[in-house]
Amino acid sequence: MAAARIRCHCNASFTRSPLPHHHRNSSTLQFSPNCVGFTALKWIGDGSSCKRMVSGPSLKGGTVRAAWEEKNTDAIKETEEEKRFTCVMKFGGSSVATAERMREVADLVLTFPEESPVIVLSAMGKTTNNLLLAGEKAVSCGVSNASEIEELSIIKDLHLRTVKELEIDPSVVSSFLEELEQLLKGIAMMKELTLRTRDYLVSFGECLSTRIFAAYLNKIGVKARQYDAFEIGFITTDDFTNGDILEATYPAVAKRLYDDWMHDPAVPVVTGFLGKGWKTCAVTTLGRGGSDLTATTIGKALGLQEIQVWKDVDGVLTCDPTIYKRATPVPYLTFDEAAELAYFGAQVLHPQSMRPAREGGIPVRVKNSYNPKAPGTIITKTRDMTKTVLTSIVLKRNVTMLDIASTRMLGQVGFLAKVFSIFEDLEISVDVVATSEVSISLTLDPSKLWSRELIQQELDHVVEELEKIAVVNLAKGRAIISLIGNVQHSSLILERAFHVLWTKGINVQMISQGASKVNISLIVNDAEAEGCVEALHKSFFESGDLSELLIQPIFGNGSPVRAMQVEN
Ligand SMILES: Nc1ncnc2c1ncn2[C@@H]1O[C@H](COP(=O)(O)OP(=O)(O)O)[C@@H](O)[C@H]1O
Ligand SMILES: N[C@@H](CC(=O)OP(=O)(O)O)C(=O)O
Repeated sequence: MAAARIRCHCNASFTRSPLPHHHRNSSTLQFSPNCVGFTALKWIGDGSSCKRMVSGPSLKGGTVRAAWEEKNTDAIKETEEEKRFTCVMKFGGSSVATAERMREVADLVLTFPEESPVIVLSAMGKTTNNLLLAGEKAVSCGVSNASEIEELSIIKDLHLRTVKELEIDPSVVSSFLEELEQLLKGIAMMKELTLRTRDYLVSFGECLSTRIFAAYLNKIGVKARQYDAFEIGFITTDDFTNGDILEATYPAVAKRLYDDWMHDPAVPVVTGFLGKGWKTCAVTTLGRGGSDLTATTIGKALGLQEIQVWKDVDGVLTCDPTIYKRATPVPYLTFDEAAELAYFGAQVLHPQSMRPAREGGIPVRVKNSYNPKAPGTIITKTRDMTKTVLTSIVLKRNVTMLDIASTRMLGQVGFLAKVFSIFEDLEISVDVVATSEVSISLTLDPSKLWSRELIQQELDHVVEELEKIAVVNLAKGRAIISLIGNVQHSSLILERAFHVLWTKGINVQMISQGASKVNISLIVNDAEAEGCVEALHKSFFESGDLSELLIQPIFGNGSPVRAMQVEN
């Protein structure tokens, strides 16, 4: 039994000892809190039958009895043949920013010999931003100046220096860099940068990073094969800059990766962020930070045991560390919490990336490539939320708020429908909504396109349309503070939050608890928002364990009592 490697669905599994440290013996396993089970990585046994250990029934005190899953050896061979890959490992731009970082990432991949990973990479460092800036400059700089665009030089220098330092053949990148320069000249000639061209332009970032990394793996003796996602079945809608993955992607990607492996096994190195429009057949992108979504899509397509996203932080934190540096890692999250957190502005995860993982029931682990020993965050379908009050505080800045009051009297039928159809027609998404009988307050998503703000023209148009049916008040410069946690304890969360904000003299302009069971959103002035996050963080995460304030049933007379009073 000692030979069986076990992947527990909790952070302790990252100790890669044959039996994780919290296992008491081979048949009864002591789990850390929140662990949701385990699966042995390998089948053991020979002859006609094989078995592997999986979670059995829960016992008292965080103990789970191990059960054996048994199969006929031939059946195992077939499934193992198909399941060549165990996990997907996605490395973001910060993880592969330089040659040195690429080396470290390769070492990191090699430290998990029991894994058979699919690698997904983002563009190196700030390459995507530089490509976008270069494209914008090309529009107005004139053809003869296109080669001199500063960001083009930065991109060329970075990639040529990287291949040199990794001692791989420069031809891996040179033809791409020439093509990039030609493209910028073309944009300069046309004096326009359409969304379609923009996507093609930024695709160079991931096409370059993956070619370099695959070449480096081959150089150090790890057989690897580079893939452009748009060539292996990543089919998206034709919404350039914001493509949605279509269902056809899953079987296509699985077939291509398995078929290639069967013919000639090699570690796949896939471009993150990119796809192919189903009608146009042109390169599309999945929205900023879209490589996370590439990784979870591959995880679901191949039915992998785990999806790992490697970042430059110790997992998902209690708030954005660039806003407040005393943020600490959140060890466990559910897909719902992670999705809400990402949607409401935590840059650490792509807003859509949890969907494939949730659908495939595949745990997502967020790890730090600069600090691999840190346990990181594990995101699963469910977790024990009984003691969870608040998990993380998220800030979305630069938000526009609209107060819309019907010009008709009470009870006008179809008012809300009319308001929302205007937003639908103008393709503007709404974040937070609060309604009364005759009025509605809402915030507009500031990141409609490429993280740029909604432009004034669009806002004027929205107001013009709404004023046909309502009195409209538009307020810019607002921020959404989202309190991600257990909404079942909303009274405790709100009591705390409002006490903190009241002490700071801040009035909340709108509040929404909404249908989500994990998010309460507060709208405040943008200028005050960072101070609010800091004060809320201090109160929720740095002044004792809030779960002690939860209403606890007292056994004896059976009546629930408050364990402690909330301090003022
Ligand atoms: N709640 C949060 N937890 C962790 N990081 C966060 C959070 N909110 C925002 N961030 C930011 O997200 C960054 C990591 O995401 P990202 O830049 O997309 O990484 P990568 O490019 O490596 O994929 C962090 O450096 C941090 O500044
Ligand atoms: N390179 C793309 C896609 C991506 O996912 O990047 P990162 O993993 O570095 O956030 C971007 O910058 O948006």
